[in-house]
Amino acid sequence: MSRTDGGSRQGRARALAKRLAEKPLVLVGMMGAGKTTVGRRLASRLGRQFVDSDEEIERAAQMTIPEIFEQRGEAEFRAGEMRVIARLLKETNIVLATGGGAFANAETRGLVKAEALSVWLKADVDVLFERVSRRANRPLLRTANPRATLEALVAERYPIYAEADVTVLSRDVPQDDVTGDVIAAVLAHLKQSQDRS
Ligand SMILES: Nc1ncnc2c1ncn2[C@@H]1O[C@H](COP(=O)(O)OP(=O)(O)O)[C@@H](O)[C@H]1O
Ligand SMILES: O=C(O)C1=C[C@@H](OP(=O)(O)O)[C@@H](O)[C@H](O)C1
Ligand SMILES: [Mg+2]
Repeated sequence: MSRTDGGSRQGRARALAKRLAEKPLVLVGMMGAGKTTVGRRLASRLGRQFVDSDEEIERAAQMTIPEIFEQRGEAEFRAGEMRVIARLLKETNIVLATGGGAFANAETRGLVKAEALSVWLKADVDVLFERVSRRANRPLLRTANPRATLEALVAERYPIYAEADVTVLSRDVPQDDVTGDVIAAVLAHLKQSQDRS
């Protein structure tokens, strides 16, 4: 990468960090969209703390996500997810990667919309399926036909994810490029909203 590229890349990250001011940045979207991995890179580029609601839930419960689903059920997981996200959103200088079902939950979505700037990392089913197939850590996909389950969740959730402030395509390119796309898209969104006001 040339020095100019590096400079403008850093410049954009700095400009965004400044414009975001006191708002948490929250990533939403399907399992495999890259919320956790891109979120971590994003936080580092913006000089923010990275938090992941799944990691926080696992830490608080002293159990893995599959264990929580097995032993306590999805409803209890969702209630815990909402409480954890409400707590995490009290911190403003963060990038928060949510679990895929968080924004689909009306109460949690309400919290995110009220307190944060939300980014939907959107990806094709083929891309999602390839990525989630690498690990067996997603209890909702432990079905006879995980691809069909993923497709059904996509159909159900995409209209809801579309309520996020910004949508970014999580393309099949290096994660750093997707991270750059998020920075550019959020910056454009903030500039637009400022121009309108
Ligand atoms: N742009 C990308 N290109 C290739 N693989 C990716 C990309 N983004 C994420 N991944 C991979 O996809 C998998 C799921 O990513 P993850 O960040 O856990 O998604 P999420 O948190 O949205 O479920 C991980 O193995 C990650 O390394
Ligand atoms: O889509 C979902 O309902 C879920 C997504 C997972 O997080 P990722 O989206 O980070 O995989 C995790 O919260 C749990 O397995 C449920
Ligand atoms: Mg994740």
